[in-house]
Amino acid sequence: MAGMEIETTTLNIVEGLGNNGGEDERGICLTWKDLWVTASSKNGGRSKSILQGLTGYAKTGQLLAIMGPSGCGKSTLLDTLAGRLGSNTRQTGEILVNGHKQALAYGTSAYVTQDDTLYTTLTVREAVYYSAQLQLPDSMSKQEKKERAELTIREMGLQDAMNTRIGGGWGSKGISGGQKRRVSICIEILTRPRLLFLDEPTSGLDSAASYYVMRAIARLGQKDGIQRTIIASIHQPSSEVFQLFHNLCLLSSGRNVYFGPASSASEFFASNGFPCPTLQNPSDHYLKTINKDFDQESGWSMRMKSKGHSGFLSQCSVLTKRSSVNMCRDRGYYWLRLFTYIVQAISLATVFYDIGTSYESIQVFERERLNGHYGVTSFVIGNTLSSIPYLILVSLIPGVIVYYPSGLQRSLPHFIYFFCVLFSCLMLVESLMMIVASIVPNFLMGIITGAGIQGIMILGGGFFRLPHDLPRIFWKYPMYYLAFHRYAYQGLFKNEFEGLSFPSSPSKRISGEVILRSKWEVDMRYSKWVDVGVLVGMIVLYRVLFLVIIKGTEKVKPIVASLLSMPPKRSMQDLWVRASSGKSIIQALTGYAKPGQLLAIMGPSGKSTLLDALAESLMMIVASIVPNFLMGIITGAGIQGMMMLAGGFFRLPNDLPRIFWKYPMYYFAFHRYAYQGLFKNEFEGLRFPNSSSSSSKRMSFMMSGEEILRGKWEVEMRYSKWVDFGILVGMIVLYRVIFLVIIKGIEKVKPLVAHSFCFVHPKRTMQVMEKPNATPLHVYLNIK
Ligand SMILES: Nc1ncnc2c1ncn2[C@@H]1O[C@H](COP(=O)(O)OP(=O)(O)OP(=O)(O)O)[C@@H](O)[C@H]1O
Repeated sequence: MAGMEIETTTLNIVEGLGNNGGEDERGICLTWKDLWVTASSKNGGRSKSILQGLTGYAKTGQLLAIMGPSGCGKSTLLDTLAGRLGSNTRQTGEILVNGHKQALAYGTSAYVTQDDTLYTTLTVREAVYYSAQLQLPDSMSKQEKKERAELTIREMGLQDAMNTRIGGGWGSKGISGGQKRRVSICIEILTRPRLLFLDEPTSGLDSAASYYVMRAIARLGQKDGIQRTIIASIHQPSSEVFQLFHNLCLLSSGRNVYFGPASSASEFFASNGFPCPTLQNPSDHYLKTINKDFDQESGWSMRMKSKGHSGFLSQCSVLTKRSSVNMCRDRGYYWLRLFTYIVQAISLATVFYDIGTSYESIQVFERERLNGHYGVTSFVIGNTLSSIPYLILVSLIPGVIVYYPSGLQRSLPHFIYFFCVLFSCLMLVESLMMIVASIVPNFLMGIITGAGIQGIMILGGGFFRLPHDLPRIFWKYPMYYLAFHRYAYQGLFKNEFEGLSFPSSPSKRISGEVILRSKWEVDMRYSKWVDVGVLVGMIVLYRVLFLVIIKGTEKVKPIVASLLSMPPKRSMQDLWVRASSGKSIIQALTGYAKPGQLLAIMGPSGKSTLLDALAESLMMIVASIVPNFLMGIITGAGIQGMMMLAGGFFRLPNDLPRIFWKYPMYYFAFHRYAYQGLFKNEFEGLRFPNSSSSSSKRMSFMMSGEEILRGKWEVEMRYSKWVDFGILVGMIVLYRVIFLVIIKGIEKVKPLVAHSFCFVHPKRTMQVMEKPNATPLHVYLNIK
């Protein structure tokens, strides 16, 4: 039925709301008139009208449902009425609260978003109770707040789940989706708001759960002598849910198709020649009638998918192309990495001046693979080929930046070797992360596991402890041989030292090879090209391992499931639930960021060490600025990397270049205070033999720990280790205050930016008129 026309129709569907706009002492009546919302396009092109001349009302104690096909503007209407429009949009028209132009006072309205940003580790009771403590005024006693929390939980029918953890985090099931929606609603209605906005409260729920959630919402309209006005956008309600609506606002392409009592919609459609067939869900009929998205298709007859697959080679080619497009367009995939590597390369090049890794693709892959779209082998080949150009770029540009200024061997063959090692290492890190991603259940765990494995490999690579000093069990055998870092270090050392000689005393010179063998314990039995060869072999091995794991998991899963006589897990993609990560904590915080609640994050971090707390505070600041989780981690790691370089450990404080690195970075980097505090803690009060003296004189050449700290490590000894500790604590406070200021700043600046945006009102393409001196709603429709 899509694509039909509804003739120009006059709707006179308004119940008289009186001149005061329906003022009600006990509740809120919201009316809106000729509401237009336009969004500016990013590249300065024409702005797009999302809502076009909407007029309507929401009455006290009633439930208004906003319905319409996907993308018709339901959420935008809800956001407009709630005053939450994004900064690139502009609205015109009138919104009246009880007949007056006024802003909604704090606590009068609440907005339940589509996402349930809840702390998964808390029980339902805890989540609601903590929120009650945060939101309810101090004039209420703790007991009253607790009672309010419990009452609200009961109101939403959650009494049986009160002591169940919300769950849904790392492998814990917790309460159902419908119950989560109700917990989110509970949290928002604790303050007893008289106006409640709900954006698709039933999204993702089955019809029974949708009914119970909507029934609980509808009952809130008149409960405990409070009259609430409820406005909810909803996708596809069942007939039972539809019967709960008092009024219906039916939108199509941002325009009102119908506004009025839900019970009269059927008559309206029938009178326009589209009667609802008996036994059909009315909302299905309305949506089908007004949906224009599928006009092009000949009467819903979509062509069936062909049963055969595309061939292996075309799969590889398509996957390579698609992966390349994705990598190119996703700012966080390689471009941000390239940027941070460039920053780090510049940092390394300046600090050491002249001193002589994809996860999302795996998630998409898991879904498509389980749907049988293509083979694992083609995915691995496609991914490998498409990543090569980007990794070349990511290793080449930062490579050049760091290589030449730091005064390494300047010949081109040496640089090419340096680049080969860098490229292989990036490829290996990416391959390792793919293996990790195929095993661990979510993104955050993946990053932590991947970083942990790499940390162990770095320690076992023979750089931090020389190969002969590594403990034999585990670290030497097998880690030293498994860690790709070993081959990278040794190859690079050979590249740099081989063929050169260095002065060992005024009269003697010593060859680079001897230094490598005796000082760095480098394996000199094979050439540096063998090291690169091993790295390349490892890349192939890692990718094959990934392939085997995915294929193995596919085979083993059903066997294990049948052995355990359980139905097989639905899919790996189910495991890829949104990580209950630092970032989502920030979202939860900003999700219901009210002034009192924001202060809550100032409390103790719950982490055991001071440095964790500092790193966490830093990540909170980063998370409040950058737009997504991956970018957050990369940016945070980049900033920390720079701080570590400037902390006086990798280069001694007096050797740091004065501009930027010494002033101000050395003073800003919390790592400096951590290093120095720990050094003082270890060395102060002890005496050490001076190793340069002969054994007979050793006693007379004892050095104090303080002397070593001052002379060798250039540690600032004018104040105690406790001052270092105090500075670290002060920095935690400072970081958290900065986070607070940023969040508050963003809240304040956003609406200002939105209002001062200069828009041109788009040409009105539709005839929207108001009858003079008539009741508030007369909508003339002309939908083509
Ligand atoms: N800030 C914005 N800038 C640009 N376009 C926007 C903006 N907000 C919404 N839109 C566009 O306006 C249209 C309506 O979006 P909206 O989210 O309101 O639809 P919806 O009916 O809620 O859709 P769904 O049911 O699929 O969630 C969409 O085409 C969307 O892309």
